[in-house]
Amino acid sequence: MSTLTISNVSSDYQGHVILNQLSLTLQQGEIVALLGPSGCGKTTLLKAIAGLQGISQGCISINGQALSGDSIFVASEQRGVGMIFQDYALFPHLTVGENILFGVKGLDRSARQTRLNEMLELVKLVGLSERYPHELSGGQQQRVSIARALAYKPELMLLDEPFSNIDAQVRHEMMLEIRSILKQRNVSAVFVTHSKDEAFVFADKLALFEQGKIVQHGNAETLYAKPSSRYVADFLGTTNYIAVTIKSHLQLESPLGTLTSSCELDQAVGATGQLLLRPQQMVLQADDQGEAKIIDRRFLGTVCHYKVNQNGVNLEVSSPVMNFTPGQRVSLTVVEHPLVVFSD
Ligand SMILES: Nc1ncnc2c1ncn2[C@@H]1O[C@H](COP(=O)(O)OP(=O)(O)OP(=O)(O)O)[C@@H](O)[C@H]1O
Repeated sequence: MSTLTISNVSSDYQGHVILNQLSLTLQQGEIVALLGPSGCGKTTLLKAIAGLQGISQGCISINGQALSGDSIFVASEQRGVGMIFQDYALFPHLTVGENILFGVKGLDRSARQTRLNEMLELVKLVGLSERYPHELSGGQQQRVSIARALAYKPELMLLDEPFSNIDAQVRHEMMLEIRSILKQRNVSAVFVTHSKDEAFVFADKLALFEQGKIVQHGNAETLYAKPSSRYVADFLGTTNYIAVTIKSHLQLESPLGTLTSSCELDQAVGATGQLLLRPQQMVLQADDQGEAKIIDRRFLGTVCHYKVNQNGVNLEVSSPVMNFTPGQRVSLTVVEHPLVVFSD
């Protein structure tokens, strides 16, 4: 059974539609990232799941129990949902231990202590339970907020941009750490972010939002390699598009010559469209007779990004070769892969 089922959910603020007939399911132990630009409705959906925002249509259930829907509204604290916010939202006047046990009810003194010890160990804060939040680093405070959210054993964890205030140096490590805690306890999670890089690291699946709707949902590889639209392709990384005409079920004609796909193309022979090429799907080689010319160069550490022109088409190409210079002639070849074409 899926942990979370969102069916056909709509929500609005004063008649202004924010979530528009949106559906999503989450399996037990799965982490999904709600990804999308600012204002597309990610936080609104998270609040609707948490019971902090009403819905005007559809149904939200956890483990088969309807929580928001037709004449049903289960209060936030009865949903079995843990939340971790961007700003940690710790109580400054309570110690680490008191913060962690804040939502834990119905346990006797010794069971509370056992739960606290278990949580401190899990988030690697043993020995710090008497400290106050202001005596901890940002990363440690975030771990307290995770321990607090996990302490009452939620069915589902909701995380709203929890890493945006964490230093870039420790962010990656922190994401892996929290991910492993969730996985260790088989807790399902919904994670809101506008960063594809965070979504790639933290989540099992991505749900990409566009104006209150999920436009594509699946694992990161599928969304990256087989985006359903240019919007999805652009959101997940640098893109180039070139005008093409389909020649056969595996070949197309382009300003870069005839290109062959390693998978059948969706379009009919004779159709026109835009071919998606990622920067790393092309290879550059020094060639005085080459048809392509280097226009610009950006050093990115392990690779260089070049702006290249061939037959009037500008392309962004990534290369491990660092020493091409603007004005230099090169040959450009497209690495064989399943070509993605968006119909005109
Ligand atoms: N309390 C509110 N009253 C009215 N409109 C609101 C309210 N909260 C959010 N909105 C509007 O709802 C839309 C979606 O907001 P939401 O916070 O869900 O977006 P988001 O995708 O999480 O954005 P961000 O990444 O910037 O947090 C926005 O247009 C926002 O202005």
